[in-house]
Amino acid sequence: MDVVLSVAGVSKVYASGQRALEPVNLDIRRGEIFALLGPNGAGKTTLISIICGIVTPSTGTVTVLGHDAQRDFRSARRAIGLVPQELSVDMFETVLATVKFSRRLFGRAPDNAYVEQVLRDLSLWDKRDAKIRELSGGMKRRVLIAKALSHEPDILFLDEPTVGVDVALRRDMWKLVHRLRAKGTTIILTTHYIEEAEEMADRVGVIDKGRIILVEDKAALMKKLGKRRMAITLQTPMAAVPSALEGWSVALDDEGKTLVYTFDSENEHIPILLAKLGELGIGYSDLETHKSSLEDIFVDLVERKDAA
Ligand SMILES: Nc1ncnc2c1ncn2[C@@H]1O[C@H](COP(=O)(O)OP(=O)(O)OP(=O)(O)O)[C@@H](O)[C@H]1O
Repeated sequence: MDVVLSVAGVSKVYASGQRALEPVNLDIRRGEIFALLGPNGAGKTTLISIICGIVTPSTGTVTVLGHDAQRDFRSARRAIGLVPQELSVDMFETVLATVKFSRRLFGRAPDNAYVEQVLRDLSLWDKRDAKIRELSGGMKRRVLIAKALSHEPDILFLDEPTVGVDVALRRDMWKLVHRLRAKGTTIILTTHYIEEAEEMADRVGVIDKGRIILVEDKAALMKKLGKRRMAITLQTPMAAVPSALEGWSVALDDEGKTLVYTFDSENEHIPILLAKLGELGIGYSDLETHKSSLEDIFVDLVERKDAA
């Protein structure tokens, strides 16, 4: 496994006494899209800020492409592009100058062709001579992304990338993320939108109250924890589940009008259950299956942890 970023034993207690992160261990693989998923205040921004050298950890170390993020700050930081949540640009500067300046800050030689490509990819090329303050909110967000990419980072952090973003920008952003990944860029995004992680990520880390409670390949996570449910609308409501269906994970819902069958991702038992209903003379008028989303899994995980 080619690790580009390693977080080892990183914790944070702010000066106010607020514990934002319990010791976190996390390795990020080259070229993956990793989603750090967690509710408000879970510690996502704190973790990213520590990785980017903006916040000092209370304990632990961060290694970026072999560089210690504190001792060798400049080299580590050069490998990272950060798209922050909040606007951090000079409003009176033009788009082109902002992006070129950002590239220079990281000690990169000028490369007009590269900068042009980045601006074109973000549909900003036509706006290159506009001052930032003249742009719409969505366009300003695009400038932040262009700025983060200006120095050709190996790792791109997107902190809550789609908060307050319209559908068009969201779509452009995801296209760009996939293109960057195809070129070998590693992408880490934080989000509390589960659909975002479900749509985009190769791997998902769930963080809650400063603790990483799970890190898993998305597909494996959905397979392992995903549940499916089939709602069978009965022709005649039932008062109780027939004893012949004992051992089946079924329950009545909707005042006995619906029989709900819950099963794991495999579904080979459905025909057997339906045949059984036929044998018992239980008629039905509709069948509907539902697959749990990452959201269901997430809520389940956090609730389970809270209950423990
Ligand atoms: N500079 C700070 N000083 C003191 N406490 C802070 C500071 N920054 C964050 N915190 C606290 O640390 C905890 C984690 O905050 P953090 O911003 O990392 O969470 P988050 O997961 O990014 O949340 P959100 O989704 O709301 O951005 C919160 O309780 C927050 O109030």
